[in-house]
Formats: sequence, C-alpha cells, structure tokens
Amino acid sequence: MNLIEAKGLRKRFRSREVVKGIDMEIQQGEILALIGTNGAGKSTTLALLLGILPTDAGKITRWREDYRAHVGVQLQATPFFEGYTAEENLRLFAALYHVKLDKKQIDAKLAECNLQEARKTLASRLSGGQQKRLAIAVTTIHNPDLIILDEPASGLDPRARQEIRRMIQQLAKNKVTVLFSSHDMEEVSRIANRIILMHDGRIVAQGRPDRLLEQYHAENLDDLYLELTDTVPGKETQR
Ligand SMILES: Nc1ncnc2c1ncn2[C@@H]1O[C@H](COP(=O)(O)OP(=O)(O)OP(=O)(O)O)[C@@H](O)[C@H]1O
Repeated sequence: MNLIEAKGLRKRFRSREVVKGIDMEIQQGEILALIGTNGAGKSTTLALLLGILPTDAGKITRWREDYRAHVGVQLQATPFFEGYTAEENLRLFAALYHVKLDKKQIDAKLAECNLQEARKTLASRLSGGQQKRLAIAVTTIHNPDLIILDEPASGLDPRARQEIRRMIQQLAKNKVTVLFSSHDMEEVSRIANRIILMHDGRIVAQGRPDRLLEQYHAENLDDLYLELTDTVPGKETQR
C-alpha cells in the first residue's frame, strides 16, 4: 500500500520552477531516502507532499483524510522547550499532541532514544547526538504512521550516527514508515530500502540501492550520485 502517491507535481516560486513534474510514492513500511544536490527541490517536494505548500500542478493521493495527525516531521533545527529537561520536553510534546503518557511509557520512550541517563539534563545542554535522538522521540510521540526526518544525522560523529540509524531501524520494525533526507551516501546505503535521487527539480533515479547500482553500473552510491547530478541546474538533464 502507498501512504502517499504524487503524480506530475510542479511548483514555481515567482518565475522559477523548482519542482518540474515529479511522480513518486511513499510505500507503507519502507525506509525511503530522498537525496540530491543542494537546491534540487527536496524540501519543497516534502512540503508539497505534506500539504504545507499548495501545488501548481499535479495530483497527490494520501492514505487518509486526517493524515496530518498521523505524520511526524522533524526539520533540521528542532526547537525544544528551552529551560526544560529531556524528560519534561517529552511530556510537553505529548501534551501538545494530546497524548497521555504514564511513567512507564515515558521510561520506555527515554530508553528507545537511549536518554535514560540524560533524562534530567536540560535539552539545551544535551550533546548533538542526544538532541537529535530526543528530536526523533518527540517526532514519534503520537505514534504516527509516517515520519519525515530532514538530515537526521548531519554533523554527528560515527557513533552518534549509528545510534540514529538504530532508532530509524527500530521505528521501521515497529511499522512506522520513514522518509529521510541526507547528503551522506554511506548512511543512505546502510539503512534505506529505497532511494529517490533529485536534481534540478526532477527525479533522476529511484529504486532499491542495489538495483540502482546494477542499473547504472556504479560501484557505490557516491559514484551514482556524481554521475546523475553532473549537469548545470537549468540546463536539460542528460537522461
Ligand atoms: N519560499 C521560497 N521562495 C522562493 N524560492 C524558494 C522558496 N523555497 C525554496 N526556494 C528555492 O527553491 C529551490 C529548491 O529549494 P529546496 O529547499 O526545495 O531544495 P533542497 O533540495 O531541499 O536543498 P538543500 O539540500 O540545500 O536543503 C532553491 O533554489 C530555493 O532557493
């Protein structure tokens, strides 16, 4: 089943078209990576899929009418409630979503993001990795069907990145569909079931990582990325 299906999506800001006819879907249960060059139109596409921005053309079908209540979105900078601890932030976000969490559930959430020892630490004092993990916990506090994470592991050291991967894989095991954007091809190849590669407002490739490597005779995702994004934005793409 597809949670979201988009056909012929287009978006223009003033005279400049930044999404140029995109067909894509988000399949239930998958870990989907959205990758592409800076300014390729990834964030704009996400905003269109989420109904945050109106489309200029195209059709989007979503799995339920009240989909907004069943999506968790973590943008690059997740604002926590300043002056509150990790645990208090979880409680505050739960209250925002009208989710009642008892002590056991809070403990489970803290364990999920490996923040038991930091529960009484002010969110602003948490390390970068801890903050990213808390952000994911907050994003999933209302048990959404779909979560969207914008560069969830950027700027983290290898161990902290591994923890984020572990969390994402655990979410997928719990039947949460995950769409994340990344510029780190190694991270993508480790966890994504499927990849969508965007360049200059278009999808230039999509599919399972192993199949894509085979199809384009590429050694790794970095090479594939470099090959398929080797055109100047605005000019016609090679493929
Ligand atoms: N609200 C807006 N008004 C005008 N131009 C915009 C607006 N939002 C995005 N753009 C432009 O649209 C293009 C695509 O931007 P978008 O943020 O979707 O790219 P991206 O692929 O997410 O990039 P990055 O990887 O750098 O985050 C960029 O050139 C950007 O400057």
